[in-house]
Parts: sequence; structure tokens; C-alpha cells
Amino acid sequence: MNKTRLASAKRLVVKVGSALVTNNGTGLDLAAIEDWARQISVLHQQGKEVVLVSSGAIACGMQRLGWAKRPKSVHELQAAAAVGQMGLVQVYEGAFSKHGLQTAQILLTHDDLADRKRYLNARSTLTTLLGLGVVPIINENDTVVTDEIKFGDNDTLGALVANLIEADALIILTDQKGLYTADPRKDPNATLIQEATAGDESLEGMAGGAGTRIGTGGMITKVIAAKRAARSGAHTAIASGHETDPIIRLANGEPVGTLLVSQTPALAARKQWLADHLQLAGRLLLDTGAVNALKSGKSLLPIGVIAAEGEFERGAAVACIDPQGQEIARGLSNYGSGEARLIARKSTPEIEDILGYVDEPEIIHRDNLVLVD
Ligand SMILES: Nc1ncnc2c1ncn2[C@@H]1O[C@H](COP(=O)(O)OP(=O)(O)O)[C@@H](O)[C@H]1O
Ligand SMILES: N[C@@H](CCC(=O)OP(=O)(O)O)C(=O)O
Repeated sequence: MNKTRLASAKRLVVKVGSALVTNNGTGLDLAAIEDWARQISVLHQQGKEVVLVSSGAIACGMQRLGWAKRPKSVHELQAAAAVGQMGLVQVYEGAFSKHGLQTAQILLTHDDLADRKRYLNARSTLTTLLGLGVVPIINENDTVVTDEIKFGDNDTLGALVANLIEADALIILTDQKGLYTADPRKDPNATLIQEATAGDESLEGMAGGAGTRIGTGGMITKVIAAKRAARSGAHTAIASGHETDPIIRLANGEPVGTLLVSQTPALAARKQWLADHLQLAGRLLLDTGAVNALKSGKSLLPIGVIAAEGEFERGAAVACIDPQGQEIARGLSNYGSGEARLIARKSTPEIEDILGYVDEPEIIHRDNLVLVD
């Protein structure tokens, strides 16, 4: 295994599954949670940024409500998740505070990340939290969704978060040592795969569903999550949460469990995604200075925008037009058309005076911008 792959990861998403967070299906494994908090605090000291995606709300809620058996009704599962999420974040807050780390609760749905405006909002909140040294703890917003509760799929959420914040690595901790050639609970001859390419179709045939009634997605959702995470350039590790220090060891480049390697360089992957997904909602007319800035890889600042055409919202895809009327780039606007018209030609420090707030100093960040040939 290439030792440097995960060792060079600066920004990591760690996903801990239901099979691991809970003590036999009801209640939380407090010792395990304390241990992950300790490991993540070590990564923090090494200057790495970590987002934790944690399941466990339903299991914790069941315990709090005194339910011995997992309910079948989706509404009862949602109620249990709502009660249990309180306990879950309480435990995480306590565990991280022992290491002087602040935590933040973020509840997301897949739809939030499919909607461009909410995608940008979630992205800026998360990156701001990381900049502040806070550990965001993410779970599915079970109150407003049903499919994910039925399929128990926080693996996909982990991958979407990795895409969202352009993480370098996604670490999925579960109750098996990694991905085996077949479900080891059913096939005693199954062997551990140490390294493969994320997105390799043959892996999907090896991965089965959940092995217990606690976890729900199984290995197949992890393999698909690795494929998704790879699209934005993140490598995925699937490892056992019962090993000693799996998070620290993986983040320091040690081979633990299965590594599913992304073949795409991170920025190229994101730009490809942008190029494929942009349906233009408006146009920003740029001056020559802004055109040159964009061509040399910089972000678009309001000062270089002469006018905004069309009606669009924050997060919309817009074309950037040069003084000759040619489209030179396209990207996601941090401001809606009304705001863009107000701040056009203004310097960044003036934005707050004009709007009363600053979403971002640039109208389009260079990471959200693709040049058109
Ligand atoms: N090829 C495979 N390799 C390893 N585990 C597998 C495989 N196929 C299915 N599984 C099952 O997937 C389970 C892990 O998924 P799941 O129970 O959903 O955990 P989590 O709650 O951590 O997401 C394992 O316990 C195992 O029984
Ligand atoms: N969001 C729910 C369950 C999600 C879930 O079980 O996902 P997974 O850990 O991938 O099996 C919870 O916190 O209980």
C-alpha cells in the first residue's frame, strides 16, 4: 500500500456506523465514543481537520424511551431518532470537551446537498467551523426523511459530506475488519481486501447487506460511498472500530482494513463535476481585470463585475462574460442576482455596508469556477 496516500490527508471525514456506536442495539457505547474523541483530538494536534458523521440516534432514543425492540413504524423510528440525537450529541460534547475541543451538531438530508443553495450554505458553515477548530458532528436529519431510516444509510451521507468539503479521505469505521471477498458472517473462506480502486464494479458483487439487525446499510453502501467519495478525489478506508487507534493509524498512513483508492486528483474531479452539472441561470459581465484574474486561476471579486443579468439565487450557476461578449468561465455564485447587482463594481470591504452582511468575500470562489475553452 502506498503509505503516503492517507498520510497526506489534511481534511478527513470519519463515519462511525450504528453497528459500532451502539451497545447491542440499544444505548450508546460510551467507551468507544470517548476513544474516537481522543483519536480525533490527536489528529487535531497534528493540524488535521476532521468531520465526524455518526449514527446512533435511534439506538440512543430507544434506550431513552425504554423500548427494547426496534420499532417497525417509520414514524416511531423518527421519534426515537429525535429523542436520541439529544443524547448522542451530549455524549460527543462531553467526550470532546475533555480534550479541549468544541463540537457542533449538523443534521443534513441528501436533498440538502442536491440543492445548490443549501449545498453552498452547508459548505460554508462546515468550512467555517473547521476554520474555528470545531469538530462538526453530522447525522441524517431523520425527522424529515424516511428512506434513509429504512435503509440506514449514513455511509452515503459520509461520502456526500466528503464531496461537500472536498475531504482528502473518508474513513468508515464498522464492525468488520474491512471489505471481504464475501460477507464473513456467511462465508468462512472470505478474505480481506487490502487495497482496490474505488468504483471497481467487481467490489459491488462482493459486498452484501447488513450482517446484524442494528446496522442497516451493510457493506454495499460503503463500497458505493467509496465510489462517490472518489469523484471529488477522496480515498476511502473501511476498517474496524474495534482495532487499536484505527483513526490515528489510518490518518498517519498505516494500512488498516481496506483502502479504496480514488484515481482522480481532487480539484480536477470537482471541476469536472461543475462542468457536467451547470445549468446556467444568469450572466455576470466582467471587466478586463477580472477576466485576467480568472484566467490566472483567481476567484471572481465583486469589483470586477460590471453587471449581473438574469434572475438567480445564491448557489446558482452563472456564466462569466468578457467585455467582447464571450463566455470565459462558469461557476456557482455566492450571491443572488439582486445582491450581485448591488455589490457589482464595489470592493470587498464595502459588501457589508451595502448588504448588511457578507456571505463570502468573492462572488465566485475559484474552487467553484471552471474556465471555458
Ligand atoms: N463483503 C463483505 N465484507 C465485510 N462485511 C460484509 C460484507 N458483505 C456484507 N457485510 C456485512 O456488513 C456489515 C457492516 O454493515 P452494517 O451492519 O450496516 O454496519 P454499520 O452500521 O457500521 O454501517 C458487517 O457486519 C457484515 O456482516
Ligand atoms: N441516522 C440513523 C441511522 C443511520 C444508520 O443506521 O446508518 P448506518 O450506520 O450506515 O447503518 C441514526 O442515527 O440512528
